[in-house]
Amino acid sequence: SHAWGYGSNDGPEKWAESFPIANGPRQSPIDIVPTQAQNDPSLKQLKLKYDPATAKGILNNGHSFQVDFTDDDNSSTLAGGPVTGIYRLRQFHFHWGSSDDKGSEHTIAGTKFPCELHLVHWNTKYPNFGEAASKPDGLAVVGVFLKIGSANSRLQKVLDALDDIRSKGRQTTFTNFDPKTLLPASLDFWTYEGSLTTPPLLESVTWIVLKDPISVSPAQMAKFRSLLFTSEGEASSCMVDNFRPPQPLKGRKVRASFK
Ligand SMILES: COc1cccc(N2C=Cc3cc(S(N)(=O)=O)sc3S2(=O)=O)c1
Ligand SMILES: [Zn+2]
Repeated sequence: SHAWGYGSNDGPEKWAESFPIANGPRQSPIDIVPTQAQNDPSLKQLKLKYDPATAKGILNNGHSFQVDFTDDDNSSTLAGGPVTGIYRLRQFHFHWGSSDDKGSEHTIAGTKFPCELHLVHWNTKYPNFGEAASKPDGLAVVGVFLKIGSANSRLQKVLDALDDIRSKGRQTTFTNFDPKTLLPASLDFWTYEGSLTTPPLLESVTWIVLKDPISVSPAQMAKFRSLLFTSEGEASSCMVDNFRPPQPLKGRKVRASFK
């Protein structure tokens, strides 16, 4: 079976055994080196339009937790930036560490953040998410770093739902939430062609990593770490360190939307 995780026996160093694309030419995440990113004036402004009514539910999938959105129309979309056409929001989720010195997947000149938010969108030129997920221009994921600071009241609404989804497979309704409230003031970004950062590691993602972080408090980080990788009835394993380390750039260019 393709059972994978983040432990020593099933973690990122072992994924290539079941998912050989793990050693592919456009894997994610990467270390972003700002001084080596090229400003590209042709990059358009990022256009994010989210309708809170499209928020549907929140799920512990055993690797992270995700907030799922209804994606049967263009109510919540991404356009502009490095992409052509319209991409629909499918879900957002996070990656985090067991301590505040690690947790993000992308790093900035080697700096790790305690947490990273991913907003997953799919290209509406394809009939559905599943089809899009296997195409080179099928997905666009916006990455946002979380930095230790004051408590983030918008994030708290998501964290308050975690008590109901502590174990793998648990889900509950989660509606009337605007993911735009989780974004920093500036939408300046770096962009590069990459992949899903977990199996199936499909090389179908245009990555859009925001330069500015949002804040998270130590108590809020503890809330992330209260989740479990395991199902009810199994021996409990805390959901922490669910991040893949940076992967080789293999000649890719990282572009910046800002000077
Ligand atoms: C048919 O392809 C499918 C079908 C169902 C779900 C997924 N996914 C799996 C992993 C994964 C990892 C993401 S990350 N960390 O790079 O943002 S986004 C994402 S997913 O697209 O939800 C792919
Ligand atoms: Zn992710």
